[in-house]
Amino acid sequence: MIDLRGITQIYQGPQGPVEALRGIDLHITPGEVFGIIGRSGAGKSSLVRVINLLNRPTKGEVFVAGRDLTKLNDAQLREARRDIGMVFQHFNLLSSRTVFDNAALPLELAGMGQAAIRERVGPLLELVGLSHLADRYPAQISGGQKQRVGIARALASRPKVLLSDEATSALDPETTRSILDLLRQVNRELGVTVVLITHQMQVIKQIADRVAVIEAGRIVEMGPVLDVFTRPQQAITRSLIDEIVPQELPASVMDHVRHLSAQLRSAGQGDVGQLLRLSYSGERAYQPILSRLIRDHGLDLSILHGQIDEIQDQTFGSLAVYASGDGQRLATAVAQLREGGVLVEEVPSAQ
Ligand SMILES: Nc1ncnc2c1ncn2[C@@H]1O[C@H](COP(=O)(O)OP(=O)(O)OP(=O)(O)O)[C@@H](O)[C@H]1O
Repeated sequence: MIDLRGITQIYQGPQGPVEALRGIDLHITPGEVFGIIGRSGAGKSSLVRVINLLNRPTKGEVFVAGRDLTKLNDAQLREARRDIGMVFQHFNLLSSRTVFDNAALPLELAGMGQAAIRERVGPLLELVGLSHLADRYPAQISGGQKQRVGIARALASRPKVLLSDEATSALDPETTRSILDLLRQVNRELGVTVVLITHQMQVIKQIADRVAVIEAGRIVEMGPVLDVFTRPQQAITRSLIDEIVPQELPASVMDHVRHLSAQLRSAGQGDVGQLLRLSYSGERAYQPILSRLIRDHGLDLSILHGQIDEIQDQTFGSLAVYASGDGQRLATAVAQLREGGVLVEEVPSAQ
């Protein structure tokens, strides 16, 4: 649906050129919800604005629904942009127009007649849950409701793609959840491909199928959300995920580990101890992995830290355990866990 090839974006800033995007290649398939995440200044807004050519890239090609937008003249581009709706962080509603008239604006601009507009906008307001507020003005509705108007307006021209530029950043967590649910519904019921940029992993976790992590104008990591959450490769990704799955164990846990290994040494029986972080997802989340370690390998286990969560309909969990026992049996147990698809990290603990 969207193909970005070799995109470079250079701005002429007051202190010289700023390279905001440095060779982005990205392929987004029809019907997916694709998240783009990064810290402030990473290039997210620049990237999303390239997709509808609000920003013309310095270099590269932008294919949307099979057409290279960079090759179109102004009239063709206006036409092609009807395939691409956009919602904004600050809603961008016209204060002098009602909810209905704001949603209808793109259709009026395209020259559609009043009767056809009513036929199109009525169901859209129904979809976003605002039929009862059609005659209100933006000043008379809440932030979440304003964003619903923004979504209705973006859908008015029946786009194939919906771009969401930090659409929930100005909203509280509960309203954020309801707006993301609405975007998911739009994606599923209308088949619209959704591209959302955000700085919050919580947003990615709730609705994205795949995610790209952007840093200093480059995509540094990309994949299905569950994979990226359970096996983050880059430091930036780990730090973004940290708000949901803490990447470092709390100091109190590490103190406890030192205490356990001191106990083991003073027992003097030749047993070894190892702090393990286990990450698992899907069906594996329900397997009795700990009782197997105890039963099959005769290990002692102390559970130190853990959480279980859900990404869309998939469960994933992470557990920190201190395993102790015979060194050879511990090594076999770790190998067996890995063979079973559990991600095992052997965490060094200062003695
Ligand atoms: N019009 C412009 N002129 C010059 N530099 C710009 C312009 N727009 C953006 N930049 C610079 O390009 C880089 C990327 O900016 P961009 O707005 O795309 O990042 P972002 O990830 O969306 O950040 P934020 O989350 O803070 O909005 C930044 O260094 C920014 O200062």
